[in-house]
Amino acid sequence: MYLKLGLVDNIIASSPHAAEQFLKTYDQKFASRPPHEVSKYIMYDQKNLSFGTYGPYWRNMRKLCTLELLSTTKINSFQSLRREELNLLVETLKTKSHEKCVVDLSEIVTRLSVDMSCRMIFGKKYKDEEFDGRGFKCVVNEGMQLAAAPNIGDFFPYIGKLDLQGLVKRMKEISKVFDKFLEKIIDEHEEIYKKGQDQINNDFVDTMLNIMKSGDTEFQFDRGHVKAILLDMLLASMDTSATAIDWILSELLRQPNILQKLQKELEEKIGMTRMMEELDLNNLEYLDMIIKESLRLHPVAPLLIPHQSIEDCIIDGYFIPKNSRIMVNTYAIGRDPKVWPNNPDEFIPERFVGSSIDLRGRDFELLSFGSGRRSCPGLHLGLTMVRLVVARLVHCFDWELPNGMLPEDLDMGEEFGLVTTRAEHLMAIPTYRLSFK
Ligand code: HEM
Repeated sequence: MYLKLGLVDNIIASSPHAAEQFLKTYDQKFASRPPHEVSKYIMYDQKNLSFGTYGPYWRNMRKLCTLELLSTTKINSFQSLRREELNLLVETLKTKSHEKCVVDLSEIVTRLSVDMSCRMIFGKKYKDEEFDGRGFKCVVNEGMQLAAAPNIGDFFPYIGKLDLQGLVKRMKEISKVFDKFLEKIIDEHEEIYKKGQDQINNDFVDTMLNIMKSGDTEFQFDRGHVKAILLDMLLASMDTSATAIDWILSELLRQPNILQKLQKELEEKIGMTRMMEELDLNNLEYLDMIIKESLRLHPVAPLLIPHQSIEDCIIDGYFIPKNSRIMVNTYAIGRDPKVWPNNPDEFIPERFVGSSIDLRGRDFELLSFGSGRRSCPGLHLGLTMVRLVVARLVHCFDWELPNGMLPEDLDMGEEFGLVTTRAEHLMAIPTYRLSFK
């Protein structure tokens, strides 16, 4: 589909074939990101990875992040902190279970994701008030809404300065909040350095500061770059994983038979006398099918992040001018009956039995993490967090909806944004089910 919005040509790819053309066959021609006011103001003039324009700076930064921050070794080195955070959560939920309390699962999962992400990126957890009076989630939501809001300035650059929608004013305000927080964190890390090497955590801030101080990079890498990447990592990690988990749990609560089948898999592979751990994830095939199925129906970033064409080109006989904005509609692809003939709107994890389709971006009918050069470099971390949290919550607890609500009555409304979340929070009552105390 083609749409001219203001001065910008917009192309929306809504079939696996079209997605493959843009993300694989002609990947390099569509590997840039459009200019974006949000990333100009909030992301230090597009110095971050997610919105960085294609070129040597983005390539170097992507290599650096992939090798230094998001490698399997680095992600595995944070295994114990994920375990600690999950153990704390299970203890809290056990108390709620004894009291038969209704818990706000959406809120709990977001908090867990914020805590895990902060510990990994910044080395410690931060209370909401240490960030800003409004709290993490609220400020991040504001950032995400601004990122998704159609901004006249992006389509008519010459009237952008007038800020007719007041978006730039909001962006400037929020950028000050993020900047103050990041400055504080970097200062705290610099203080720790002065105390000696043995105090260093090896969190993402340490890694980035080491690289900055070494002067080994072939490109300019100063405090502004460090802040842009730290913020990118925080935003990319906390909201995506929490949203994916929220949708998976919602689908499981809507289909108790599938929840029970997953619990049976966990009982058979792990038993009821110990907690499941990250190592167990390798053996949980039904869990993997549930995750694929939920990401098919509820892609976290339904239009990916917009791509931009670097030069004029012709795709399938259609002329696509330089600087066109490309959106890949993974939401439409995921529900297309031509692509998914067996009841595409229904949650049926069994559709993946015997199927080789996976989430790594090789299968254009399931593009939850994108594909090609701009695909998600945090896939391993994201999937680890999602699988771990879902498996733990379902292994340790039975879940029922509050006030006698029937599963089919659970509201599944969406709130559209760059990341598309549940419109209503997911509320449920946990009952602890392991023999392990
Ligand atoms: C379930 C969790 C996650 C999902 C579903 C997800 C999904 C995505 C998607 C769809 C894109 C856009 C791909 C494109 O535009 O073609 C993306 C990009 C990105 N993701 Fe993720 N992501 C997740 C977790 C993470 C985590 C944990 C991190 C890092 C801490 C991360 C870092 C990034 C970055 C930096 C980009 C931009 C890459 C670039 O433009 O070169 N993501 N992700």
